[in-house]
Amino acid sequence: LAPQKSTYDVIVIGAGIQGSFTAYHLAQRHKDTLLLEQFLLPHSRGSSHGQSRIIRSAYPQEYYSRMMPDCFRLWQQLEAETGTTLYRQTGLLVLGPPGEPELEACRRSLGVDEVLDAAALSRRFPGFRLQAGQVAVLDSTAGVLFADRALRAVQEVFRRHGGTLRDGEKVLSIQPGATVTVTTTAGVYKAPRLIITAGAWTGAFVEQLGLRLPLQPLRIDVCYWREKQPGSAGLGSVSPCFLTLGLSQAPHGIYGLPSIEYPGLMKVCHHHGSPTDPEKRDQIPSSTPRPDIAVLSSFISSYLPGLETQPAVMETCLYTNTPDEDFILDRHPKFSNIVIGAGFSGHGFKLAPVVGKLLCELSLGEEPSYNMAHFAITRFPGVLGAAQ
Ligand SMILES: Cc1cc2nc3c(=O)[nH]c(=O)nc-3n(C[C@H](O)[C@H](O)[C@H](O)COP(=O)(O)OP(=O)(O)OC[C@H]3O[C@@H](n4cnc5c(N)ncnc54)[C@H](O)[C@@H]3O)c2cc1C
Ligand SMILES: O=C(O)[C@@H]1CCCC=N1
Repeated sequence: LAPQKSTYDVIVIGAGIQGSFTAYHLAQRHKDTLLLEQFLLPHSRGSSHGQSRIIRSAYPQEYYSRMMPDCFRLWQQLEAETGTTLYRQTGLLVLGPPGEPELEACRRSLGVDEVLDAAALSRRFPGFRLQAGQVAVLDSTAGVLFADRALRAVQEVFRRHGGTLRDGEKVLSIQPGATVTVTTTAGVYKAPRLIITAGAWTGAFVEQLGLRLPLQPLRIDVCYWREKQPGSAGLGSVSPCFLTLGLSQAPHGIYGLPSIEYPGLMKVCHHHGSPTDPEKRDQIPSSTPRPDIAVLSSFISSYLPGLETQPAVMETCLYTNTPDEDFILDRHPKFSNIVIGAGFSGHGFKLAPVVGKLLCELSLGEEPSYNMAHFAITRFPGVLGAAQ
């Protein structure tokens, strides 16, 4: 037997959508890349599983909306490379009170938008109701990404470009240095560059590198609601995605996608959850109150009267939130050959092609394609509190 290869140009830890896109860009640039994943793939223990995610250009923060043309282009490129459909255009409605600062910023982020009042909205999209005085801003280029399929596709192209993906292999420790040594449950690997994209595990994981990142894993209820009249919210009818901004009954926001993955069931979720440890995600007593479900039921009876008000299916996912809900995309403050991508705060999937490109550029010591000020580790005080 040939001895197992142990030296690479770059090692990436975590094969969710962010680590997989990072590895894809590195392999396309002819870097000999090892992508390590603790679980056997595919798995549903992290943040990238499930069949659907929203992609939209409407963003309150212009530093994300500016990335969206590049994201759409790179998603299309991946579709072409794999001959797979990964995106379905459905449009997206941003619902809220007119004048609400984030809603107005979303309007500005769209070159061309359309604003519908309550009457115009229910004429155009009969499933939706607004409260008096509220509006809906239409982002017509938005839609749904087929998430599981996308993750498979990006990993397939990574491998096709010569990348090595080793799943079922958990990283146990990292030894920093000019050459970084990574010890897993199955081997020891070395590379001059390391990228950590370990999702909800990142906070605890980087403590061994003297970093205290303010990352909070949240357990998210992914809820599907039955259409009272089958077919009314599916792709066959005119049914867009939506998200809310500035509603007093749901300050964190609520979002929804048309019935795609399960016929007759529309996905409507609270953009919030309860703090958790990713290793204990499912260990919740059955008596635990579910405030998210109450918020969603009340929203559905007012805004989506064509849906039943108790969820028909519930699944689980994880967010990893930063205090400002902006990502962390940066080099380790002490070990510049270690790059960290984390804190995607429940909105990172659509942006993964650009996140991967930026992490690749940071790792190779290149000038990043976008302004990185909002993603710097040092925006949080005391991160090196436990520095070695
Ligand atoms: C319910 C829900 C809905 C969402 N909706 C949207 C949406 O509509 N639009 C959007 O853009 N975004 C959305 N998001 C956010 C998006 O899905 C996440 O931002 C994204 O999936 C994060 O990817 P990740 O690669 O950082 O994390 P993960 O997918 O969790 O990947 C991290 C990987 O690292 C691995 N790992 C951890 N530790 C180790 C170790 N020691 N050794 C080896 N491997 C390790 C983990 O097993 C995991 O596979 C949503 C998220 C959720 C949960
Ligand atoms: O990122 C997205 O588009 C979704 C919907 C709004 C809340 C979070 N995720």
